[in-house]
Amino acid sequence: MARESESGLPIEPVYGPDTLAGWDPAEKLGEPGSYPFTRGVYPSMYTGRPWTMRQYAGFGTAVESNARYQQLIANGTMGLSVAFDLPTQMGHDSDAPIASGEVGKVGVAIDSVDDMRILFGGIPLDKVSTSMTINAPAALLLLMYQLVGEEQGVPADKLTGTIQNDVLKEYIARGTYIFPPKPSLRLIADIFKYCRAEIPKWNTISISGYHMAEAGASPAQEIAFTLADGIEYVRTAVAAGMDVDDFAPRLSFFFVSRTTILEEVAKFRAARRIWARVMRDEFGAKNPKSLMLRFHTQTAGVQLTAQQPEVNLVRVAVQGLAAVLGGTQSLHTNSFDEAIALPTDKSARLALRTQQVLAYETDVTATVDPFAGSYVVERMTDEVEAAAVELMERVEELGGAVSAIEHGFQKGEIERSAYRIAQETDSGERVVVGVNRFQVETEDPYEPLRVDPAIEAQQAARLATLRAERDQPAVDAALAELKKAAEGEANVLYPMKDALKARATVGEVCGALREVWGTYVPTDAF
Ligand SMILES: C[C@H](C(=O)O)C(=O)SCCNC(=O)CCNC(=O)[C@H](O)C(C)(C)COP(=O)(O)OP(=O)(O)OC[C@H]1O[C@@H](n2cnc3c(N)ncnc32)[C@H](O)[C@@H]1OP(=O)(O)O
Repeated sequence: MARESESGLPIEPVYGPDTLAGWDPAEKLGEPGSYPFTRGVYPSMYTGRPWTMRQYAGFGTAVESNARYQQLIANGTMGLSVAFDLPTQMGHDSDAPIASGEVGKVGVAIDSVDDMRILFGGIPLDKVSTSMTINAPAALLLLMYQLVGEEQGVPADKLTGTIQNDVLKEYIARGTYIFPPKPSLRLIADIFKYCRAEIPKWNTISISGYHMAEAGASPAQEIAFTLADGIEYVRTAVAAGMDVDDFAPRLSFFFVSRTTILEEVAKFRAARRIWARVMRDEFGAKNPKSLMLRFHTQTAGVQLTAQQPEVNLVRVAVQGLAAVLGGTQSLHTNSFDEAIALPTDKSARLALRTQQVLAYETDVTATVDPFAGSYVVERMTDEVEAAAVELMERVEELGGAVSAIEHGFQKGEIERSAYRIAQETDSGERVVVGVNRFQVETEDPYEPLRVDPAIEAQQAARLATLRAERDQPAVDAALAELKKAAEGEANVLYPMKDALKARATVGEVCGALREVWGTYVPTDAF
């Protein structure tokens, strides 16, 4: 009997040569590193260079987070990935009343360039690539990174990294939006233009399906809604006067990796194929780099369990393997204790070691796209692709990603899928080891890492000093210039950089933009 995949597609007990009757490898696969990039974006893939091991980290103040980055680098991490706390992500200072209780909790607290300097102290910015999970205030954090680079004597064209900068999925699944869609998209176009001119090696956006998957999206939904968001960003930049090949090579993506290896590999391959086709046929991109879907992967946090947490080590290894077999460019493997608390030093190291085992002790990196030609994986790649394309067409029928968001379409579809998963788990039809089967009577005690609540007062004191020391008229003038640009059509990043250099805070800069652009109120709010 056929089993259902996570996308609700049938998985037959046996596949054979008939499965691929009429299937044309030249059309469906091509060569690795060539259109339609099913087999991966680089001809040599991991035989030429391993993926970037990039562990997402950050908590407390810049001092604690810097220590964690130094430790990850010493342990062999290949790129940094910064987690910011919620006040920073929402554009508030640590001393704002709304920030109370959240400072430094889910990431590092950054209020000004003074904090950013500490965060990257002793880390040469021309030697490391840095991802920053920041969305509505992405421009601010990017500019502060550039300012720290300048202080280190690193020219902007040597900086490499990624800002998440994907506001559309914030409306759909993640929630850290500030401004309404129209000014948010204008800001994103300003970022694309600024990076093209000033920081050409920067990946300007990480168009993310991860959070939709965490909210319950199926693999087909995850790639469909993410690629539909990607299409909206491309349309925005083209409408803002950019040539598609001037910005598309620096678009990047971010997906989840679940324990269902076969379907995940199919999903990654299908996503590459759809994106290459859309960019070539719909947008007329000519540069092969514009057609390449490059992506980061994080193992599925939602599949981790608080019960018998060591079992998560096994899940993460399986999920990481799926990402590697699917050709990821960059990978974060979760720590086994992440369902409970922030990772400890030891659990963060074990997570990185999991990637190192995959890279250096297995043979899956010895050959490109090992599943190519597999009856089941090729069939699933076609089927996930078809299911995703159908969903993308429904988004188009609703007028594109923003309009579909306003209709509540993506959220509604994801919620239906989440409900199905919850029902299957409750009924025991979906086995979750240690939760609805194979439980133990008593769980081992576990001492989680906790963030010191005193850091909120420390950050507030730092802000008071900063406000007392800085040249306030210069800050006021720079913020006024920023508002003028936001009201008109000039690129806001140039006056924003001046304001941040004058030590304006994250809350002040975002506050100035809020005054001009307003804030987003979701259509389904009550
Ligand atoms: C859940 C949580 C939350 O909600 O808070 C989150 O969001 S965490 C979210 C965390 N997000 C992230 O960490 C996102 C990370 N994203 C990225 O790092 C990027 O966007 C990425 C996916 C494009 C990966 O970039 P990367 O620099 O690591 O890797 P690349 O693939 O670009 O490789 C680096 C350079 O090596 C070259 N290169 C790589 N492999 C090969 C190969 N086999 N042959 C030849 N060249 C190669 C590339 O062309 C590139 O150079 P050149 O550039 O010169 O071509």
